[in-house]
Amino acid sequence: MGRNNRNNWRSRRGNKDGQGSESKGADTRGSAYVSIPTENEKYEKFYKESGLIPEEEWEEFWSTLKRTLPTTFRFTGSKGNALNVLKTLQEVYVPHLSGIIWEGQPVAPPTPLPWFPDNLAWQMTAGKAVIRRCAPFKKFQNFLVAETTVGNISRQEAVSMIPPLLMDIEPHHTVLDMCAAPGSKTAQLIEAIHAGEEARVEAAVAQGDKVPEGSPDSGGRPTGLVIANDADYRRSHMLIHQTKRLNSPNLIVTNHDATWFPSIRVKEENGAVEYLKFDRILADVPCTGDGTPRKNYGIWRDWTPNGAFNLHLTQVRILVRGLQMLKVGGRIIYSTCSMNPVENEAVLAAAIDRCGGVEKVNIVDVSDRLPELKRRPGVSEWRICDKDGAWFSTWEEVENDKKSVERMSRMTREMFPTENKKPLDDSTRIPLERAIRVYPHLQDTGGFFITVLEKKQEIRAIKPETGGRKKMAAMAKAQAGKEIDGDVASEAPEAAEGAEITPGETPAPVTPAVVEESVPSEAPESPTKRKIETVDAAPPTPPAAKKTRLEETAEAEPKGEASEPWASKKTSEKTEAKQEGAPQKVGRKNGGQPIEEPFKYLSPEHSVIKQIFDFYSLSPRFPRDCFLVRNAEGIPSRAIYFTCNLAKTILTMNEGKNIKFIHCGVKAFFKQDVQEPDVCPWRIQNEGLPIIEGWIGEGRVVRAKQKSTVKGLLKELFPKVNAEGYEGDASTIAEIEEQVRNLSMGCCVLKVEKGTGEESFADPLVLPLWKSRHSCNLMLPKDERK
Ligand SMILES: C[S@@+](CC[C@H](N)C(=O)[O-])C[C@H]1O[C@@H](n2cnc3c(N)ncnc32)[C@H](O)[C@@H]1O
Repeated sequence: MGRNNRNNWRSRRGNKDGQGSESKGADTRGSAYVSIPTENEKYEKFYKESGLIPEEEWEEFWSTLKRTLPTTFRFTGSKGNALNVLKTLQEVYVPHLSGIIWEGQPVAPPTPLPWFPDNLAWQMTAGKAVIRRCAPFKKFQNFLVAETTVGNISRQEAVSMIPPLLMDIEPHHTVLDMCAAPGSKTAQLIEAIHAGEEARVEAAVAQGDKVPEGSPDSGGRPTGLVIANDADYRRSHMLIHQTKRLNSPNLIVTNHDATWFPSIRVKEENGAVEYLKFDRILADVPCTGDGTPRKNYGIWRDWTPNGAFNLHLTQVRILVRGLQMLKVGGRIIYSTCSMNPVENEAVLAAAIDRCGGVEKVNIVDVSDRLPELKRRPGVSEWRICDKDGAWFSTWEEVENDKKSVERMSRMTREMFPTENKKPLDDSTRIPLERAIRVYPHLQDTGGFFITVLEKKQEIRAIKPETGGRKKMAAMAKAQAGKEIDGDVASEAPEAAEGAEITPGETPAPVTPAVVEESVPSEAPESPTKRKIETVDAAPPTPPAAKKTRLEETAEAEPKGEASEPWASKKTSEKTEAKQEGAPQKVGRKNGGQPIEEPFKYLSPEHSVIKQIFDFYSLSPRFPRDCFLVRNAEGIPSRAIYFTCNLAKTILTMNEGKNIKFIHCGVKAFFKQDVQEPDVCPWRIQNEGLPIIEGWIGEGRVVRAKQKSTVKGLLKELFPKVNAEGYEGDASTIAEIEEQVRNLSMGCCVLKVEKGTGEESFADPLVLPLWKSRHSCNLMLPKDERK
């Protein structure tokens, strides 16, 4: 999960002994694992004996795990341009790639994933050798690379696409992605926020400059926001990189441990603070990844049953913290790429129980959604296996076991099933069967687990945890004592119960004995100073405890060659160091981690904003107050970024509150060296162009119809426009030469109309152009030029 979305279209290792997939033609992927044997006795025994996979399906399940995953990719559904690229795939490439025989075997063309709406996601089973050496496939791969670079396509594992599809995100929603890096699902969340935007903006622009009466004018832009978070600093920068292609002003990236995700102020009136509650939350938590050996080969080498024990508690805490921050009526999606109930159903049951049961939070029945997706229901009954292969059905069995001391330091009571003892009509029963289990052999994917939870009522109190690893160790010690000295033993477990939050222990971040979810009237300044009773705000972060938890996570991560070091020990420690730190100071290093430049909004009256609005005749309907710069002085020296209004509220109200915002805003304007002092130096940045272009006055617009004009501008970097008697270049940009000649120097926008016929583009095109004294040129980065 999530390790698959590099812009890397090289296929994986393979030979030709792979089995067929659902698509027509032979599967030329082959077995993937050349250097790591696809064997792990414990893993095999665990899933064979777990009862999760019906006996008659075992062979298929097991052989599927040993085959390379198909390559899967998704079109950016919110972009009209991407839909045209999809059309090209369907109408040009698929016919071209059909019926190909390679070394005597038919090769399957790309096929749509049957369960993904509107044919927007596809899979390809052609192996590496075919893609490298078979010309039509090689050409297709180049097409995929180019379209991925410009944000029309994202490579993403099929099962990883499921959670966002079940979130029903609307453009006005506030959405939190708690464990977001490297960001494949975040990209889907952002796309959902921007769904339908192009049409809405077009309609708003057509209304003209007069600000419509009534509700606040958003100019058709979405009013919602995605906050994408990751605990690992390095990975959160991968997240920024991954989401940048979408150019969304409705995105904030933060860098926090999600179990302690800080509360975010959004309103402050008469001293009362209101904190942000989310409509939708994605908790795609760190997990053992034991559903991913088809791409994370290290699973074969490293998997042990202990991995799940190490992660369970972190997973519960992340989910509980998410539930706290959710609006009543809001939904949270819990997902893992593990098939182990300890990381899945046991986490759901524990979190729901801690929040007050199904009256407060329940699992939503989504059995009618994505009807083509083959799935299995969540389980209410499971056993737990320890590292020696011994199975336990209940906690009591662990307590009574000869080796219980060792076992109790790993397992906790809440890892065991509870709901299987309740009758089906018991109103307190948690319907775990509503969860979705995806097994690799069902549709040639990775293994995955997804659950949609809805918050029914405010959660007034969070139950204390029944067990943390440290606590279990204490109980185990006590148990050991019992064997030697009954008196000591009878006391010790009680002491452990009472030791819910003690220095050095790993406190449940949302685990004060009683936690009011109502918003405190006076929010404390810093998370480190907050009283724990005042939660919904971020609770304090005892350094020792925090380190332990993240280390647990790190230990449990697979360390195979294909795995990525999320929550690696070193980085997590650095992350903590910064989190614990004093208010941010520019240019310093804190714990080895660079400190982010602050986000400073420019006053709508700032001379630079005035200059920009005047020069481009920007519509009064375009917000003047949502431009920011990234320096402490708030001086527009190089780049000016645009954000949505809610992002502005959040960034300004939480400044200096120890919330680690590390990214927000789309680069809208960039300062250019100019030939004459009275030329406006602020050129429109390509990233910001789609947001601004509709609102630019005609005085800075150049209009064209012909493909040849764009080709000319791409071919010749600085075609002449003003040299008297110079004719050589006239033909290159003949269509626009006069318009450009009449423009004053500086940036303008080239709008190419769509049309029919050879000489036109099927879609309109908008590009930034710079008019110099004697020439003009397209201001496009290399990738986009291609
Ligand atoms: C399974 S990956 C997420 C994949 C991502 N949702 C995607 O689709 O690309 C889990 C992520 O959780 C992060 N993580 C681990 N422990 C965390 C914690 N306590 N809080 C927040 N993030 C955490 C890891 O750094 C990792 O990037």
